Amino acid sequence: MSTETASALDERSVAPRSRAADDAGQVPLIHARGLLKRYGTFVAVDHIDLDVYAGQAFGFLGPNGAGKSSTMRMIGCVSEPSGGTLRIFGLDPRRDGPVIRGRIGVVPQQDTLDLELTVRENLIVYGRYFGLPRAWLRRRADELLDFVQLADRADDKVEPLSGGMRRRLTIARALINEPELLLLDEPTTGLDPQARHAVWDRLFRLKQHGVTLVLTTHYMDEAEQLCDELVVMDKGSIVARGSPRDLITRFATKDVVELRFPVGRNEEMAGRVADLGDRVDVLPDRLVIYTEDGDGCLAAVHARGLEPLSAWLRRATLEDVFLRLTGHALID
Ligand SMILES: Nc1ncnc2c1ncn2[C@@H]1O[C@H](COP(=O)(O)OP(=O)(O)OP(=O)(O)O)[C@@H](O)[C@H]1O
Repeated sequence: MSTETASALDERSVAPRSRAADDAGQVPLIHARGLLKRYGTFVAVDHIDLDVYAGQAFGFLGPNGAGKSSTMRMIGCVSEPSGGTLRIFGLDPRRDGPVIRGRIGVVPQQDTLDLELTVRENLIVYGRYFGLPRAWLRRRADELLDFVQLADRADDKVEPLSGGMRRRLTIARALINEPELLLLDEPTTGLDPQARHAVWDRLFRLKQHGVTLVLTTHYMDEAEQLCDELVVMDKGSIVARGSPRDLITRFATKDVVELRFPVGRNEEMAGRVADLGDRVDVLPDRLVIYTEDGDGCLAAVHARGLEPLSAWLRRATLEDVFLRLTGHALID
Protein backbone atom coordinates (compact mmCIF):
# COMPACT_ATOMS: atom_id res chain seq x y z
CA MET A 1 0.00 0.00 0.00
CA SER A 2 1.26 3.48 -0.84
CA THR A 3 2.61 5.96 1.64
CA GLU A 4 -0.04 8.39 0.32
CA THR A 5 -2.74 6.16 1.78
CA ALA A 6 -0.95 6.08 5.10
CA SER A 7 -0.45 9.81 5.20
CA ALA A 8 -4.15 10.25 4.52
CA LEU A 9 -4.77 9.39 8.18
CA ASP A 10 -6.55 12.35 9.63
CA GLU A 11 -4.05 14.15 11.82
CA ARG A 12 -6.72 15.04 14.37
CA SER A 13 -7.62 11.39 14.77
CA VAL A 14 -4.23 10.38 16.15
CA ALA A 15 -3.15 13.62 17.79
CA PRO A 16 -3.19 13.74 21.59
CA ARG A 17 -6.42 15.21 22.82
CA SER A 18 -5.02 17.55 25.41
CA ARG A 19 -1.66 18.32 23.87
CA ALA A 20 -2.19 22.06 23.62
CA ALA A 21 -3.13 22.29 27.28
CA ASP A 22 -0.17 20.18 28.35
CA ASP A 23 2.23 22.20 26.22
CA ALA A 24 0.93 25.45 27.58
CA GLY A 25 1.27 24.38 31.18
CA GLN A 26 4.25 22.09 30.57
CA VAL A 27 2.62 19.46 32.76
CA PRO A 28 4.47 16.22 32.10
CA LEU A 29 2.30 13.32 30.89
CA ILE A 30 4.48 11.05 32.99
CA HIS A 31 6.12 12.23 36.19
CA ALA A 32 8.07 9.87 38.42
CA ARG A 33 10.26 10.55 41.42
CA GLY A 34 12.10 7.83 43.30
CA LEU A 35 9.97 5.21 41.51
CA LEU A 36 10.65 1.78 42.94
CA LYS A 37 9.60 -1.74 41.97
CA ARG A 38 10.46 -4.70 44.15
CA TYR A 39 9.63 -8.37 43.54
CA GLY A 40 10.01 -9.83 47.03
CA THR A 41 13.41 -8.54 48.11
CA PHE A 42 14.67 -8.13 44.53
CA VAL A 43 14.82 -4.51 43.36
CA ALA A 44 13.92 -4.40 39.65
CA VAL A 45 13.48 -0.60 39.38
CA ASP A 46 15.66 1.37 41.74
CA HIS A 47 14.34 4.85 42.60
CA ILE A 48 14.19 6.35 39.12
CA ASP A 49 13.13 9.90 38.18
CA LEU A 50 11.35 10.68 34.90
CA ASP A 51 9.43 13.43 33.13
CA VAL A 52 7.87 12.75 29.73
CA TYR A 53 6.15 15.63 27.94
CA ALA A 54 3.43 15.65 25.27
CA GLY A 55 4.68 15.07 21.75
CA GLN A 56 7.95 13.45 22.83
CA ALA A 57 9.25 10.10 21.63
CA PHE A 58 10.83 8.86 24.84
CA GLY A 59 12.86 5.66 25.04
CA PHE A 60 14.13 3.29 27.70
CA LEU A 61 17.32 1.72 26.35
CA GLY A 62 18.89 -1.19 28.21
CA PRO A 63 19.72 -4.90 28.07
CA ASN A 64 17.43 -7.75 29.16
CA GLY A 65 16.62 -7.48 32.83
CA ALA A 66 17.40 -3.75 33.12
CA GLY A 67 13.94 -3.00 34.49
CA LYS A 68 12.40 -1.45 31.36
CA SER A 69 9.26 -3.60 31.22
CA SER A 70 8.71 -3.29 34.97
CA THR A 71 8.76 0.50 34.57
CA MET A 72 6.39 0.34 31.60
CA ARG A 73 3.95 -1.87 33.51
CA MET A 74 3.83 0.69 36.33
CA ILE A 75 3.24 3.50 33.81
CA GLY A 76 0.53 1.38 32.16
CA CYS A 77 -1.16 0.96 35.58
CA VAL A 78 -1.02 -2.83 35.53
CA SER A 79 1.66 -3.12 38.21
CA GLU A 80 1.66 -1.17 41.44
CA PRO A 81 4.80 0.78 42.40
CA SER A 82 6.56 -0.47 45.54
CA GLY A 83 7.54 3.09 46.40
CA GLY A 84 8.08 6.63 45.14
CA THR A 85 5.77 8.98 43.28
CA LEU A 86 4.17 8.27 39.92
CA ARG A 87 1.72 10.54 38.12
CA ILE A 88 0.26 9.91 34.65
CA PHE A 89 -1.62 12.92 33.20
CA GLY A 90 -1.27 14.32 36.70
CA LEU A 91 -3.32 11.39 38.06
CA ASP A 92 -2.32 8.77 40.61
CA PRO A 93 -2.32 5.20 39.17
CA ARG A 94 -3.25 3.79 42.60
CA ARG A 95 -6.46 5.79 42.66
CA ASP A 96 -7.17 6.57 39.00
CA GLY A 97 -5.91 3.43 37.20
CA PRO A 98 -9.06 2.86 35.09
CA VAL A 99 -9.22 6.51 33.96
CA ILE A 100 -5.53 6.50 33.02
CA ARG A 101 -5.82 3.17 31.19
CA GLY A 102 -8.62 4.65 29.08
CA ARG A 103 -6.29 7.43 27.92
CA ILE A 104 -3.28 5.32 26.96
CA GLY A 105 -2.57 2.74 24.27
CA VAL A 106 -0.42 -0.27 25.05
CA VAL A 107 1.63 -2.42 22.68
CA PRO A 108 2.85 -5.27 24.88
CA GLN A 109 6.04 -7.24 24.30
CA GLN A 110 4.04 -10.33 23.23
CA ASP A 111 1.16 -9.89 20.80
CA THR A 112 -2.16 -10.77 22.43
CA LEU A 113 -4.37 -10.70 19.33
CA ASP A 114 -7.35 -13.02 19.07
CA LEU A 115 -6.30 -15.44 16.33
CA GLU A 116 -9.87 -16.64 15.78
CA LEU A 117 -11.18 -13.17 14.90
CA THR A 118 -10.60 -11.23 11.72
CA VAL A 119 -8.18 -8.34 11.57
CA ARG A 120 -11.01 -5.76 11.72
CA GLU A 121 -12.89 -7.64 14.47
CA ASN A 122 -9.78 -7.56 16.64
CA LEU A 123 -9.91 -3.78 16.61
CA ILE A 124 -13.65 -3.50 17.13
CA VAL A 125 -13.83 -6.02 19.99
CA TYR A 126 -10.91 -4.28 21.73
CA GLY A 127 -12.60 -0.91 21.26
CA ARG A 128 -15.79 -2.26 22.87
CA TYR A 129 -13.84 -2.67 26.15
CA PHE A 130 -13.63 1.12 26.21
CA GLY A 131 -17.38 1.35 25.71
CA LEU A 132 -17.00 2.99 22.30
CA PRO A 133 -20.00 2.82 19.93
CA ARG A 134 -19.89 0.11 17.25
CA ALA A 135 -20.52 2.39 14.23
CA TRP A 136 -17.80 4.80 15.34
CA LEU A 137 -15.44 1.84 15.92
CA ARG A 138 -15.98 0.50 12.40
CA ARG A 139 -14.91 3.83 10.91
CA ARG A 140 -11.98 4.11 13.29
CA ALA A 141 -10.88 0.53 12.57
CA ASP A 142 -10.87 1.10 8.81
CA GLU A 143 -8.93 4.35 9.23
CA LEU A 144 -6.36 2.59 11.41
CA LEU A 145 -6.07 -0.42 9.10
CA ASP A 146 -5.27 2.02 6.29
CA PHE A 147 -2.65 3.62 8.50
CA VAL A 148 -0.90 0.35 9.37
CA GLN A 149 -1.20 -0.84 5.76
CA LEU A 150 -3.49 -3.78 6.50
CA ALA A 151 -6.70 -2.57 4.83
CA ASP A 152 -6.51 -5.37 2.26
CA ARG A 153 -6.38 -7.95 5.09
CA ALA A 154 -9.29 -6.49 7.08
CA ASP A 155 -11.55 -9.54 6.62
CA ASP A 156 -8.81 -12.18 6.98
CA LYS A 157 -8.22 -14.12 10.18
CA VAL A 158 -5.14 -13.09 12.20
CA GLU A 159 -3.66 -16.61 12.21
CA PRO A 160 -1.93 -16.47 8.79
CA LEU A 161 -0.49 -12.95 9.25
CA SER A 162 3.29 -12.56 9.44
CA GLY A 163 4.97 -11.36 12.64
CA GLY A 164 5.41 -7.87 11.19
CA MET A 165 1.74 -7.66 10.20
CA ARG A 166 0.63 -8.78 13.66
CA ARG A 167 2.83 -6.10 15.22
CA ARG A 168 1.30 -3.42 13.01
CA LEU A 169 -2.17 -4.70 13.90
CA THR A 170 -1.29 -4.57 17.60
CA ILE A 171 -0.20 -0.95 17.11
CA ALA A 172 -3.51 -0.18 15.36
CA ARG A 173 -5.40 -1.87 18.22
CA ALA A 174 -3.53 0.26 20.76
CA LEU A 175 -4.66 3.39 18.90
CA ILE A 176 -8.36 2.48 18.81
CA ASN A 177 -9.30 4.68 21.79
CA GLU A 178 -7.40 7.73 20.42
CA PRO A 179 -4.84 7.54 23.22
CA GLU A 180 -2.83 10.55 24.29
CA LEU A 181 0.10 8.33 25.11
CA LEU A 182 1.27 5.16 23.37
CA LEU A 183 3.40 2.69 25.36
CA LEU A 184 5.41 0.21 23.30
CA ASP A 185 7.39 -2.55 24.98
CA GLU A 186 10.12 -3.70 22.58
CA PRO A 187 8.04 -2.98 19.49
CA THR A 188 10.29 -4.75 16.99
CA THR A 189 11.91 -7.58 18.94
CA GLY A 190 11.79 -10.79 16.91
CA LEU A 191 11.00 -9.09 13.59
CA ASP A 192 13.13 -9.38 10.46
CA PRO A 193 14.85 -6.18 9.23
CA GLN A 194 12.22 -5.38 6.61
CA ALA A 195 9.35 -5.78 9.11
CA ARG A 196 11.25 -3.69 11.68
CA HIS A 197 11.62 -0.86 9.18
CA ALA A 198 7.90 -1.03 8.36
CA VAL A 199 7.07 -0.67 12.08
CA TRP A 200 9.58 2.17 12.51
CA ASP A 201 8.00 3.95 9.55
CA ARG A 202 4.53 3.80 11.15
CA LEU A 203 5.85 4.93 14.55
CA PHE A 204 7.72 7.76 12.91
CA ARG A 205 4.47 8.90 11.28
CA LEU A 206 2.64 8.77 14.61
CA LYS A 207 5.39 10.89 16.07
CA GLN A 208 4.98 13.40 13.23
CA HIS A 209 1.26 13.50 14.05
CA GLY A 210 2.20 14.49 17.60
CA VAL A 211 1.38 11.23 19.41
CA THR A 212 3.53 10.85 22.52
CA LEU A 213 5.49 7.62 22.26
CA VAL A 214 7.18 5.83 25.15
CA LEU A 215 9.08 2.74 24.16
CA THR A 216 11.54 0.26 25.52
CA THR A 217 14.24 -1.28 23.38
CA HIS A 218 17.57 -3.00 23.55
CA TYR A 219 18.30 -2.03 19.95
CA MET A 220 20.46 1.06 19.75
CA ASP A 221 19.46 1.68 16.12
CA GLU A 222 15.80 1.71 17.15
CA ALA A 223 16.56 4.20 19.92
CA GLU A 224 18.56 6.39 17.52
CA GLN A 225 15.87 6.26 14.82
CA LEU A 226 12.84 6.99 16.95
CA CYS A 227 13.66 8.69 20.23
CA ASP A 228 14.07 12.40 20.96
CA GLU A 229 15.05 11.59 24.51
CA LEU A 230 16.42 8.46 26.07
CA VAL A 231 17.14 7.08 29.47
CA VAL A 232 19.82 4.43 29.53
CA MET A 233 18.90 1.77 32.11
CA ASP A 234 21.04 -0.91 33.64
CA LYS A 235 20.25 -3.11 36.65
CA GLY A 236 17.20 -1.10 37.64
CA SER A 237 18.90 2.31 37.56
CA ILE A 238 19.07 5.15 35.07
CA VAL A 239 22.74 5.59 34.20
CA ALA A 240 22.35 8.47 31.69
CA ARG A 241 19.70 10.52 29.93
CA GLY A 242 19.58 12.84 26.91
CA SER A 243 18.99 12.82 23.17
CA PRO A 244 20.79 10.06 21.24
CA ARG A 245 23.20 12.61 19.72
CA ASP A 246 23.78 14.29 23.06
CA LEU A 247 24.59 10.98 24.75
CA ILE A 248 27.04 10.04 22.00
CA THR A 249 28.72 13.44 22.20
CA ARG A 250 28.97 13.28 25.99
CA PHE A 251 29.96 9.67 26.48
CA ALA A 252 31.73 8.60 23.30
CA THR A 253 34.28 10.05 20.87
CA LYS A 254 33.55 11.04 17.27
CA ASP A 255 35.23 7.99 15.76
CA VAL A 256 35.71 4.40 16.82
CA VAL A 257 38.38 2.10 15.42
CA GLU A 258 37.96 -1.64 15.85
CA LEU A 259 40.96 -3.94 15.42
CA ARG A 260 40.98 -7.74 15.38
CA PHE A 261 44.19 -9.57 16.17
CA PRO A 262 44.85 -13.33 16.35
CA VAL A 263 43.29 -14.97 19.44
CA GLY A 264 45.18 -14.25 22.66
CA ARG A 265 47.05 -11.14 21.43
CA ASN A 266 44.53 -8.45 22.31
CA GLU A 267 46.00 -7.51 25.71
CA GLU A 268 49.51 -7.10 24.31
CA MET A 269 48.24 -5.08 21.35
CA ALA A 270 46.14 -2.87 23.62
CA GLY A 271 49.38 -1.72 25.25
CA ARG A 272 50.81 -0.81 21.87
CA VAL A 273 47.84 1.33 20.81
CA ALA A 274 46.98 2.82 24.20
CA ASP A 275 48.22 6.30 23.18
CA LEU A 276 46.19 6.36 19.93
CA GLY A 277 42.84 7.18 21.47
CA ASP A 278 41.04 8.68 24.45
CA ARG A 279 40.33 5.14 25.62
CA VAL A 280 40.98 1.56 24.50
CA ASP A 281 38.61 -1.29 25.45
CA VAL A 282 39.73 -4.91 25.24
CA LEU A 283 36.74 -7.08 24.26
CA PRO A 284 36.90 -10.87 23.89
CA ASP A 285 37.12 -10.66 20.11
CA ARG A 286 38.54 -7.19 19.37
CA LEU A 287 40.16 -3.98 20.52
CA VAL A 288 38.07 -0.83 20.42
CA ILE A 289 39.84 2.53 20.23
CA TYR A 290 37.81 5.69 20.93
CA THR A 291 39.32 8.65 19.10
CA GLU A 292 38.48 12.04 17.61
CA ASP A 293 40.65 11.20 14.59
CA GLY A 294 39.90 7.73 13.22
CA ASP A 295 41.91 8.14 10.01
CA GLY A 296 44.98 9.30 11.93
CA CYS A 297 44.58 6.39 14.36
CA LEU A 298 44.39 3.81 11.55
CA ALA A 299 47.41 5.33 9.81
CA ALA A 300 49.37 5.13 13.08
CA VAL A 301 48.37 1.45 13.58
CA HIS A 302 49.76 0.61 10.16
CA ALA A 303 52.85 2.85 10.58
CA ARG A 304 53.69 0.83 13.71
CA GLY A 305 53.56 -2.38 11.65
CA LEU A 306 50.90 -3.94 13.93
CA GLU A 307 49.08 -5.73 11.09
CA PRO A 308 45.64 -6.54 12.55
CA LEU A 309 43.58 -9.27 10.86
CA SER A 310 40.99 -6.56 10.24
CA ALA A 311 40.67 -2.86 10.96
CA TRP A 312 37.41 -0.92 10.81
CA LEU A 313 36.63 2.76 11.27
CA ARG A 314 33.07 3.80 12.18
CA ARG A 315 31.09 6.57 13.88
CA ALA A 316 30.38 6.18 17.57
CA THR A 317 26.94 4.74 18.42
CA LEU A 318 24.73 4.33 21.49
CA GLU A 319 26.26 0.87 21.91
CA ASP A 320 29.60 2.59 22.64
CA VAL A 321 27.86 4.88 25.11
CA PHE A 322 26.34 1.88 26.87
CA LEU A 323 29.64 0.00 26.97
CA ARG A 324 31.37 3.07 28.39
CA LEU A 325 28.70 3.63 31.06
CA THR A 326 28.22 0.04 32.18
CA GLY A 327 31.28 -1.94 31.10
CA HIS A 328 29.13 -4.45 29.21
CA ALA A 329 27.32 -4.72 25.88
CA LEU A 330 23.62 -4.01 25.26
CA ILE A 331 23.07 -7.41 23.66
CA ASP A 332 25.25 -10.21 24.98
N1 LIG B 1 6.95 -10.73 38.15
C1 LIG B 1 8.23 -10.82 38.47
N2 LIG B 1 8.66 -11.50 39.56
C2 LIG B 1 9.96 -11.57 39.88
N3 LIG B 1 10.96 -10.97 39.19
C3 LIG B 1 10.61 -10.29 38.09
C4 LIG B 1 9.23 -10.18 37.66
N4 LIG B 1 9.20 -9.42 36.54
C5 LIG B 1 10.49 -9.09 36.28
N5 LIG B 1 11.33 -9.60 37.19
C6 LIG B 1 12.78 -9.44 37.25
O1 LIG B 1 13.04 -8.05 37.31
C7 LIG B 1 14.18 -7.72 36.49
C8 LIG B 1 13.77 -6.68 35.49
O2 LIG B 1 12.88 -7.28 34.56
P1 LIG B 1 12.20 -6.45 33.38
O3 LIG B 1 11.34 -7.39 32.61
O4 LIG B 1 11.60 -5.22 33.92
O5 LIG B 1 13.48 -6.06 32.54
P2 LIG B 1 13.61 -5.57 31.05
O6 LIG B 1 14.64 -4.51 31.03
O7 LIG B 1 12.29 -5.21 30.50
O8 LIG B 1 14.14 -6.87 30.32
P3 LIG B 1 13.47 -7.67 29.13
O9 LIG B 1 13.97 -6.98 27.91
O10 LIG B 1 14.06 -9.03 29.31
O11 LIG B 1 11.99 -7.63 29.32
C9 LIG B 1 14.66 -9.02 35.88
O12 LIG B 1 15.73 -9.50 36.66
C10 LIG B 1 13.45 -9.91 35.96
O13 LIG B 1 13.85 -11.28 36.08
